Amino acid sequence: MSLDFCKRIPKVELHAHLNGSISEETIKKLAMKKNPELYKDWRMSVDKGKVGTIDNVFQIFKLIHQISDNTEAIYTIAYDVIHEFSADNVKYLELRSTPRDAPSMGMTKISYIEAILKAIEDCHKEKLDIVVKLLLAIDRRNDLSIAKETVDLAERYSKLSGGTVVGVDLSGDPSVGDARTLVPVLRDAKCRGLKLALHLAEVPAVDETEEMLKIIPDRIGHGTCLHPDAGGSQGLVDTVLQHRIPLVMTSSLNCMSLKPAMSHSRHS
Ligand SMILES: CNc1ncnc2c1ncn2[C@@H]1O[C@H](COP(=O)(O)O)[C@@H](O)[C@H]1O
Repeated sequence: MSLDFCKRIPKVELHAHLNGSISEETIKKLAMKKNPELYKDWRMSVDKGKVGTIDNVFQIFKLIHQISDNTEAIYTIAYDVIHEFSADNVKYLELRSTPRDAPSMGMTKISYIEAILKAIEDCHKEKLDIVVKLLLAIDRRNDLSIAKETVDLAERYSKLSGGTVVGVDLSGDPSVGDARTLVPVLRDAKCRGLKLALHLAEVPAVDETEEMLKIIPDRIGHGTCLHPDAGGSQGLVDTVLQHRIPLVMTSSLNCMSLKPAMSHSRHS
């Protein structure tokens, strides 16, 4: 299958973290405005990441978040990302992003979300041939009150945006925190009619994953370590099959995440 063929066929993109989908061009453009050293640091981290592990990925996000610490940058990123996916012939795109504030830059979680929604709306007005939806992400290191705030925002903006915001994502460095503490908030989100996309079993975490699967999420992010051969269990595989929960994965990252899978042993 040629790259050209892959580009030409119409596609759906269901696993696009906004700050994980930025092209080099956009990073360069934003870093040059803010601090050109950030671009060089990003370039070095990406080159290192090519031979690294999943841990490098989270180092890269820390750098990107320094560049995307203001509402204008968030708008630019969302606008560029949508155009780039559209140019790759993606017809349905689900963006997910963790609302952040940066008081010194005048950015609030609300202005963050509204910047993304404005970019989606502007692309729609340009008649770009792509449908874009948004999930608001909870970082697994967040406490219950932050997670609840995100769910409240998702519900509010689901209504205000006329259905552009479709649900809630749970993501973040899988070697940090315990997602089980967030179960009550995620269950509540589901009761409020929000869709749930949960990153699960990116590293072996049988007990945590068992508990999270009881929520019966609409989608699982990665799930690389569900299988017993990768540190999971047959029970986890059976539950996913029984409820027909789709796995939404990124092939290159999944290869990376299998490397530390054998060394991480949380919650076991
Ligand atoms: C490698 N697999 C992964 N596993 C878990 N979480 C991931 C991820 N890749 C990305 N993120 C989550 O997405 C954020 C960046 O985009 P936003 O700032 O939200 O737009 C990261 O900080 C992390 O929380």
